[in-house]
Amino acid sequence: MYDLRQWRHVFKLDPNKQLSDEQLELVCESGTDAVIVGGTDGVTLENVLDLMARIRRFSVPCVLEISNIESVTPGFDFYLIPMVLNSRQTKWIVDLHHRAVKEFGELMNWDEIFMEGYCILNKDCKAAALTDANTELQEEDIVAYARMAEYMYHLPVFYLEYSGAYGNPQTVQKVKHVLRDTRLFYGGGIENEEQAKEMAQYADTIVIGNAIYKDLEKALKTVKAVKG
Ligand SMILES: CC(C)=CCC/C(C)=C/CC/C(C)=C/CC/C(C)=C/CC/C(C)=C/CC/C(C)=C/CC/C(C)=C/COP(=O)(O)OP(=O)(O)O
Ligand SMILES: O=P(O)(O)OC[C@@H](O)CO
Ligand SMILES: [Mg+2]
Repeated sequence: MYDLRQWRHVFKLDPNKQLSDEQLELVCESGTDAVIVGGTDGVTLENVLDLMARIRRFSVPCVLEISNIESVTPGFDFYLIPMVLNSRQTKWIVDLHHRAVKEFGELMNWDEIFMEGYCILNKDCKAAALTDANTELQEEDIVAYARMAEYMYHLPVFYLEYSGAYGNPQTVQKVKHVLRDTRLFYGGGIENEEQAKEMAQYADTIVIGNAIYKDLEKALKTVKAVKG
């Protein structure tokens, strides 16, 4: 599905992790709405190109979530660019973006680029450590970031990121309640149908990452749980 506003379920594949051709086929043909290529560490041009070429054998939309400028390549259906709203360092909010646009602005097709306002909530995940995210947030802080994402910055996506840990469904519900046009992505710790269903009650889109590598059979069942 080429309109991210319609996404209910996506798989996120990490170019730094291994999947056999058979496993990749099951992911791409699962009925998920899109496959995102992205990760925090070990993402290189080489492993991104390799994964993109392998996913391209299937008709599923293939999207790059940019984690570093060195691994950006043409050939994806579109590009997601994270900005970490709760980072303590401007580097992860605007500085890297400024540097990249200064260098590539002329080449960029803005119709295929979508910004994601990340709020990283699992203090133990790699993305939190890398971006020096302030994860000591009350619910009202998270809700304020969501409102900022929509009403101050007009971001297409607000991303509640619990990478590696299952988050609090009530928080997801509260955040959804204050959003209107901005889509709510939830990612973190979804491993089975029940969890997928629970988070998909509130989030517009659920993102499944690590479960693909942990127990693929269970991960694949999350598609049907959400999309029927
Ligand atoms: C040539 C061509 C086609 C050009 C296209 C033009 C284009 C799109 C140019 C890009 C311009 C631009 C503005 C780029 C942005 C530059 C950049 C590096 C921004 C910073 C992004 C950022 C904040 C990264 C921080 C890390 C992060 C939030 C990553 C997202 C993925 C994530 C959270 C993964 C979860 O962690 P995971 O790796 O899964 O953890 P485990 O391994 O433990 O599971
Ligand atoms: O890997 P998991 O914990 O499923 O999280 C998915 C995604 O939000 C990671 O960026
Ligand atoms: Mg991961």
